[in-house]
Amino acid sequence: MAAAAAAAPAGPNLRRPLNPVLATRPTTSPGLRSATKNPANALRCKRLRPPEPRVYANAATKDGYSGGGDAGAGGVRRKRLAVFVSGGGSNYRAIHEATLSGVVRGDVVALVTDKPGCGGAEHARSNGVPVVVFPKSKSATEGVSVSELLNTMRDLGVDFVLLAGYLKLIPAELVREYPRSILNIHPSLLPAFGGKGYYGLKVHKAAIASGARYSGPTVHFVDEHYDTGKTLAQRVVPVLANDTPEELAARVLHEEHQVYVEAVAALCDDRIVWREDGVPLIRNRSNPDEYT
Ligand SMILES: Nc1nc2c(c(=O)[nH]1)N[C@@H](CN(C=O)c1ccc(C(=O)N[C@@H](CCC(=O)O)C(=O)O)cc1)CN2
Ligand SMILES: NCC(=O)N[C@@H]1O[C@H](COP(=O)([O-])[O-])[C@@H](O)[C@H]1O
Repeated sequence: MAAAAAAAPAGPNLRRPLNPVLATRPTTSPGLRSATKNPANALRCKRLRPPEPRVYANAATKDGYSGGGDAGAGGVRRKRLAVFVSGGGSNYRAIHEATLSGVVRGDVVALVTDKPGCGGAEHARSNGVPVVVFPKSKSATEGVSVSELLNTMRDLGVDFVLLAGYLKLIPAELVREYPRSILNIHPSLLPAFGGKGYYGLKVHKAAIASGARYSGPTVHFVDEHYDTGKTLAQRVVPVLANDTPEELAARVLHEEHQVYVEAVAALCDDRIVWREDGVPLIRNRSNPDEYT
């Protein structure tokens, strides 16, 4: 980790000067320096990681940048994403579509699932995305171990891990391998209605039963425990008096697709900054003085 002088910069309209701590991957690109008003104010966290990943022709140009030699915004290298799903995969599909449209400057290079027959896995196969089964299930023969999963992700040069309806606990080995680089989307306003046992409709049933008037999705960084990582983004929706869990789920899911794509776009653009109290913020794409 390369530390830099951390004088609080002027500018961002916050109750106290923001002392951005830019957590990013090793890069030779000069562009990251342009991502902060004053590089002296950004502490770059460089992961100790294996050599730079091999770049595949379909994912980027030979130097790993998006577009024909165009390095993209501020010279940021195009990122390589592994998405973990267990079900239908609508969040995964929203992210995948955003990589194709250019909203997300990255490529999905692996789909990881504990349910090889799920909708997300089917979509990946039909779009040429390699599917990895993890963890091994007791019954089926297919599946990889934690170490095999890590080796596969290293070989693919995965930069970021995105959980999207994945229903198993991510092992501590993977969390340690990808510090500040794993996101999850949860269908409630964490810390409410999160943790072991809170997934799918169970979350919405609990929200309704509690009398909560609002709910909504949370995008958060992943640590060793369920839903306790740092919150990065949230959206709010009303809980209506006569809502069924299914109706609330649909309202929240609509917002999930938007807030997750925005968060992943920021991650790939290296626009996540860490406030000095450890809270991650998203720097606005068009106004670098604005954080949410
Ligand atoms: N290390 C982490 N792993 C995972 C996290 C996380 O924050 N840290 N998030 C979950 C996703 N999730 C909520 O957003 C979540 C998923 C599943 C469960 C749960 O209770 N699962 C059951 C098993 C369910 C099944 O196999 O069908 C259980 O563990 O008993 C809670 C929260 C993904 N991983
Ligand atoms: N606690 C984890 C959890 O409940 N995740 C939720 O599972 C659904 C997956 O939908 P998708 O497969 O259509 O993206 C989403 O609503 C996601 O928030």
